[in-house]
Amino acid sequence: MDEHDDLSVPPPAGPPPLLSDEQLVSLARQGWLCVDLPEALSRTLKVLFNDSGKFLKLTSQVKTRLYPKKLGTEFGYYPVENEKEYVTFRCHVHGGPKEVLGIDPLTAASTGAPVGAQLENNVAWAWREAAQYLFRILCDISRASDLDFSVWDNILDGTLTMPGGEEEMTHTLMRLFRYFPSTGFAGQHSDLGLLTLCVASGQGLQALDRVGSTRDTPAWVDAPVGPDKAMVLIGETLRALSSNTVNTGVHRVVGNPEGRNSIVFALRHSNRHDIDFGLFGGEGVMTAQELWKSVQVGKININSVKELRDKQRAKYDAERSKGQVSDTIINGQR
Ligand SMILES: O=C(O)CCC(=O)C(=O)O
Ligand SMILES: [Fe+2]
Repeated sequence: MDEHDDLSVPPPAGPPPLLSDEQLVSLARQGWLCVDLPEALSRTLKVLFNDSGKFLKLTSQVKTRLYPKKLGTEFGYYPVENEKEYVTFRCHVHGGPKEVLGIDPLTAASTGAPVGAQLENNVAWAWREAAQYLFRILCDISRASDLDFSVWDNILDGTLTMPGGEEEMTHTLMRLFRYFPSTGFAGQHSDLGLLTLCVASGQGLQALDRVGSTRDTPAWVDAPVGPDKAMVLIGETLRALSSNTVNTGVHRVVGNPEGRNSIVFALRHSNRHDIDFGLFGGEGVMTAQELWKSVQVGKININSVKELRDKQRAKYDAERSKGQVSDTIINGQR
């Protein structure tokens, strides 16, 4: 075999590296990373902030009629009195991707299409671009761990574009938030999925600095603001897949006197295939549903109304006093 044979070996398929080694180490250790977004994604998010602002200014009746609430907090328009309101997209509602996808967000704004269709078109665009961005980070992580990119194939099946309807839906979601001035907040938690991308119009999101915190004094780092910047957070599922070699990004939202809008894209594992931990250097196989249940154990849904959060907290407190739940897991979302 001569040298040329080596060069003829095709490079592994998959996207080119995105993060530097230093960024990757920081993401794995802290569980979060502040990033500058690519221009195309940032342009789409800018239009989506505008759409989201317009949508959220509609009356509650109209918002509920366009996107009725289902599955607790996991689908449609959900107001939390005195705190925030948000709409969660997990699939197309007003016409499938064939009818609305394919118009770039700036063009969509000039079509005069109904609010729902325009909003959904742009959510679908942002979904695809945000998913590609997070996929590149997952590929960086697998590259750094000497794993093949194909480990993500089944886990991401059906998650990288917004599904056409409820029958194709996975747990992956895009959420458009409005936090009310001063009183809008989210309690300390870590997210459930693989990776979350958080982009905001104003300050409020903070991540726990695991390096700078002491046991008694947590140190918080402010997430960047604007459509060209984001905070990427590691969720419980990625931590589980990594056999705890990466940390989750613990975060919270604190009140901002002006209020704030945010766009959150949570990339979560597909529900279409079993999860083989062996592919990730771990052991065992779980059904997608078993994995989903296991990452939720002991979690409080920080986005539900206060009464439900209090009820969940009381239930866990009671279980903990009976020794049924460990202290460490009572600290999170959903
Ligand atoms: O609004 C944000 O920036 C983050 C919200 C959040 O942490 C969540 O919904 O899980
Ligand atoms: Fe979160």
